[in-house]
Amino acid sequence: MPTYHLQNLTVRHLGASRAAALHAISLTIQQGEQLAIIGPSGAGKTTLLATLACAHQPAEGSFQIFGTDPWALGHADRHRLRAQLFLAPQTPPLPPRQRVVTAVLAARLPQWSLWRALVSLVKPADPEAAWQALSRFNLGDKLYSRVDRLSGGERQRCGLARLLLSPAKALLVDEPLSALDPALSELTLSTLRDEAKARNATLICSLHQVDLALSHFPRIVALRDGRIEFDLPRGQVTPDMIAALYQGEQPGASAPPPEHDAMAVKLGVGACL
Ligand SMILES: Nc1ncnc2c1ncn2[C@@H]1O[C@H](COP(=O)(O)OP(=O)(O)OP(=O)(O)O)[C@@H](O)[C@H]1O
Repeated sequence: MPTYHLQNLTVRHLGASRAAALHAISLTIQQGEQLAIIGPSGAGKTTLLATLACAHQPAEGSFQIFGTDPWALGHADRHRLRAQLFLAPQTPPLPPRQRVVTAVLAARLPQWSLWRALVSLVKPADPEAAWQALSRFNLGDKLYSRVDRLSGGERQRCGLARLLLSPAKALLVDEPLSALDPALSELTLSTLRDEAKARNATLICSLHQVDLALSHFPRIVALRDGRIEFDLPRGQVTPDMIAALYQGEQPGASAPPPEHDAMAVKLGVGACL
């Protein structure tokens, strides 16, 4: 049974316009598959991941997770289904004054009794597990740091360490590399892929770095203007397809950071503003 089966799915955001952010999306994703979602800014990548995490109710079309329509379930059953899905947003919502160890262990809250969860707020229940998860993202030394003292990239990896501790069967990761340098980007994608493979979880990851999407993921789903432009094995994706996808945009690449002088000029311009 596939993890996801979507047919002609249309999703609208709440708001005055109610314009569709996703139009007639059809996708079947098997358990254990690893795929990247690419596309220009505003294409609908975040909306698709949030829909797959049951955060948006589709307006039209058919939607099944593990063979079940989540929106036909009652609230409690849908909540149980959501516990099998883990959405790692681009900016993880971590309580600012919390210590990293507590924030990471929060991934286990759905499995814990209320009493155990409360005790863990005072005395973390399994700091070793949190440390191991953080270490896989090169962040073990921040175990007892406060979340609001982390850099953007460290916060992002802290959110991903949470994912390692969740028991989810579908891992939905939104632009995990936006605050990371090239070496950490490689480490992060390899860690996510190894983890998904080890537990046969489905991994769906949105990326602006097209080169990393192609080098790490066997299947590429390209979105533009809320529609699927192509859905292909990476070997069939051509440079012309990528150029057409990002026509009028600058495709993301894991380019090295600018030279020191160029950076100084940019900082200078920023300071004037
Ligand atoms: N909360 C919201 N309310 C109304 N419209 C929204 C909302 N969030 C996103 N949109 C719109 O939905 C469309 C898809 O946005 P989405 O964030 O899914 O794109 P994206 O591909 O993830 O973009 P980016 O790469 O810039 O993160 C855009 O037109 C956006 O303006």
